[in-house]
Amino acid sequence: MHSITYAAVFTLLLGLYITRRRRNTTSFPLPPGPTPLPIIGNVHQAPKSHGWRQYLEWSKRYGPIVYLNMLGQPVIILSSSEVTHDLLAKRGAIFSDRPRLFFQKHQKLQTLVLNPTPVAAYLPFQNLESKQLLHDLSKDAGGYGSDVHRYFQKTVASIIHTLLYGFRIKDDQDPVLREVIQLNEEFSDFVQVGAHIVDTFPVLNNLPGFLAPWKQKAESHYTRKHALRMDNFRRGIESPAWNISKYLKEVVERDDIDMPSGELEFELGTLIDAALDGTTDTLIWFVMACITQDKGFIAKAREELDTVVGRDRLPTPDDKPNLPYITAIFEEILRWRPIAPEGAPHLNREETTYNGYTIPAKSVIVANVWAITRDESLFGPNTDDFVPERWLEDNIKNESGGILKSLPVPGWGYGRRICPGRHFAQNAVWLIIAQLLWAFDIKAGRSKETGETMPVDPLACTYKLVMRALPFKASFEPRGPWVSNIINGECDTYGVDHVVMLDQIGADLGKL
Ligand code: HEM
Repeated sequence: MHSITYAAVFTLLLGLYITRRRRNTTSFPLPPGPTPLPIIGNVHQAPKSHGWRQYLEWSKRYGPIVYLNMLGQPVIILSSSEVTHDLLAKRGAIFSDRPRLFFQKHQKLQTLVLNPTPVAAYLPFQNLESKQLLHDLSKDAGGYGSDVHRYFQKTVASIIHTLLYGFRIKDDQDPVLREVIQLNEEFSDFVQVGAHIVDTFPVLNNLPGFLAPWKQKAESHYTRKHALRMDNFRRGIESPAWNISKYLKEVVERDDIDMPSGELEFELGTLIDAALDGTTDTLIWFVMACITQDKGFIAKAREELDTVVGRDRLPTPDDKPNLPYITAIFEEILRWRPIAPEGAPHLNREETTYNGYTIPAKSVIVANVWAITRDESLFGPNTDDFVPERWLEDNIKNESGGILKSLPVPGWGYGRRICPGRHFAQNAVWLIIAQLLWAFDIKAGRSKETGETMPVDPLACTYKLVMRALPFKASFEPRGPWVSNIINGECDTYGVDHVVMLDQIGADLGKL
């Protein structure tokens, strides 16, 4: 960084330090946390990567509410389901702001297309793409296996681009998909708490561009994002098929919603970005669980599938009520590897008190989802292990074999900011894992040179907005000839007219 910037930052730090010292006069203390140094606070102790692991340690030492001072910026880490729910959900009105992210009125439009009733209409198309995934994997990812990330990314991307804009993504090198992926990577870097000094000191945004390199980066990011979103939206509007772009444009015009041109395009792009990574990475963690955590859960899932579905057809969404063990696997994936182990940062509008502590206004609030999902008092013993049974009531069986427990699911976030795409994602991920378990033996890939199984580390992951498994190879071998018959017979879906399917979705939504 330029020395003038250092000088500006130092002066600001000093000012903020003095102001904050003066301001902290309330009767309740701040929550406990690691001992800060003057001026820089806890910056020197802040983890450089995989923060949730350190946050878990702090929660064990200091309790469920931990306070950090990051160069004057208060950061509150919440590490139990109860306190996180109390603050982010029950007091959602003051705890749902987010640093420099997202908009509020868009929630109304999101509800129209993402609530359980509309998302049920998308199931036939999600089923089509799930079948195509089976076809792609059986063609390319058997034997020694293949890096599976790209297959799942393409499947999820195709589901959301078709529904939002009317076009399928048939190739993982599709330029639209490549650009979304690249932009998502960049965005993920931007929004790391503390990644840019301007997050801590928004006043630095007033510096001229040559002293503020983040500005140029952000502008170029925005320009590319804008171009992609405008172009996708145009394709949606010009498409012959029903799609969510057309539908929401009509709603905005019909209901006279105050949404300047460009905002709807941006909103739809936000859905694409949010949907792609979360859904893809959850599916990849499922594959990881199959490869590294199988102590019998796959056999149990097969038993359920063979009893309920049989071998003459694929599982469908209608089977869900009769496949509780598959649902337990789905819940366990979100718990075992929540894609946002530090949640997404929230910001509280006003100072408040909770359990005898002061939570200063404008604190960055981190839901320590990793610690919550490891809580043995909620989820039973050995929370680092993948155990779908923890979601099923002991000894209580209905005709379909089990009853699901109602346990907290922090993997979707909290309060007003809870993931609006969760019903959409639940349907898609559930169906894909049911069909994958029905169809394939899922194993670690093997080296082509030695034939040896390649080691896969279930903890190796990236540290960004989304927790992503490092690339690994997996092999998908059909379980038997009955699987290959069905995949060859009905899973090459590119001959299906998706325009007809989309128009049917439009007609179904019209009846609501
Ligand atoms: C398994 C898949 C998914 C997971 C695990 C997931 C998880 C999350 C999480 C943890 C958040 C942050 C919540 C918070 O701030 O407390 C979030 C936000 C969001 N998600 Fe998802 N998500 C998934 C799929 C989707 C899908 C399919 C869509 C859209 C179709 C979507 C749309 C969004 C949006 C728009 C937000 C931002 C909400 C806001 O800030 O107001 N997500 N998601």
